[in-house]
Amino acid sequence: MLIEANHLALELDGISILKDVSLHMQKGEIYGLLGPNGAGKSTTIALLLGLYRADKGSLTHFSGQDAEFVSIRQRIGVMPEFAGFYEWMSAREYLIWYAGFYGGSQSPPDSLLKRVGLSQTANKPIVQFSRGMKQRLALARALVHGPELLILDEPTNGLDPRGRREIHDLLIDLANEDKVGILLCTHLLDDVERLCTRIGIIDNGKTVLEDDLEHLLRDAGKPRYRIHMTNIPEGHLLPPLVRLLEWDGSWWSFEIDLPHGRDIGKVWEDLLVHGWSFDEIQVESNSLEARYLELTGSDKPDQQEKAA
Ligand SMILES: Nc1ncnc2c1ncn2[C@@H]1O[C@H](COP(=O)(O)OP(=O)(O)OP(=O)(O)O)[C@@H](O)[C@H]1O
Repeated sequence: MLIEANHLALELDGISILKDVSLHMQKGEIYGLLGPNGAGKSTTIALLLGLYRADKGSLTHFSGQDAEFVSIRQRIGVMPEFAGFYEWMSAREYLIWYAGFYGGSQSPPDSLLKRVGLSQTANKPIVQFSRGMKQRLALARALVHGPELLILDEPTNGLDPRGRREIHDLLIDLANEDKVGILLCTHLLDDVERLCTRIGIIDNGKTVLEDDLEHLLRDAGKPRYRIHMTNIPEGHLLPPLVRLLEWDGSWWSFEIDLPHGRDIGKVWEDLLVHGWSFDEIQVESNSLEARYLELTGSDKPDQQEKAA
C-alpha cells in the first residue's frame, strides 16, 4: 500500500480540524479526494506530507518501508494549487535548478518538458507562460525525482479543454505505465469520473465515504441527461448505451449506461451519427454528484459544462 491512514484526528489552535479521516491507496491507483471547501482536504494532505503529526489514528506510507518523513518525502511528488516559480528562469533552467534538491533529475529535463507538452517553450522565461503552461511546468516539477506517489491539488485548473485532456492522458499514463499512485484533490467531478479508480469524500473533518468509483457508480444508478433536440430521426433509432426515458415537448431525457473509463463525448458523437441532432445538453442527474451532495449535504461542487 502507498498510504494507509486510519482514523486520523488533528487539532490546530485548539480547534478540531480533522476528526476521523481514513485513506487507503494502492500503487498505480488514481484516487480522488473530494469534499466541500473547508472540509479538511488540504490538512489531510499536510498530514500525509508530514507537515503536521496526527493527534490520533495511524498513518503508514509505502507499506511501512520508510519510517522517516525525510525519506518518505523523497518518494512523493507534490503539485500545489498555486505553484510559485522563479519566473525569470526558462522552464528548462528551472527544472535543472529544482532537480538539484534531489541530487539531479530522474529523467532528463527535456524529456519531462516533452512529456508535459512544453518542449516548444522550454527556453522561454516562465514569466511569459500562461496559467495552463505553468500548471504543466508544476506537474513536470512534481515528477522531477521520479516519485512513486503524486499528490495533485486541482491540477487541471486554468487549462482549456485540450490542455485538460492532455493532462488527463498523462496522468492515466503515469498510473498505468509507471505505476505511480496519484492522489487527486479536486472539485471537478468530471475529472474524477474520467480519471479515478477510487474516491474518498471528506466532510467536516470526517471521511464519509471511501470506495471504488466503479462500485459507487454501480450502486448509485446510471447518469441521466436532458437533451434539447433540433432533429429527431425517423424510428427514433438510438445508439448503444443510450435509453430514452421521456419527452416533455422539447426536451428528451436519456439514461446512459456508460461503462467506467468510457468517454461521454463518444456517446454524443454516436447520437449525431444516428441522426439525433441537438443544441444543448443538461445533466439531469449525475450519480457521482448526487452521491456527493447527499453525503456532504452542504456545498455544491463546481460543474463542468457539458457541451455537445
Ligand atoms: N492552522 C490552522 N488553524 C486553525 N484552523 C485551520 C488551520 N488550518 C486550516 N484550518 C481550518 O481547517 C478547516 C479545513 O481546512 P482545509 O484547508 O484543510 O480545507 P479544504 O478541504 O482543503 O478546503 P478547500 O477546498 O477550500 O481548499 C478550515 O475550516 C480551515 O479554516
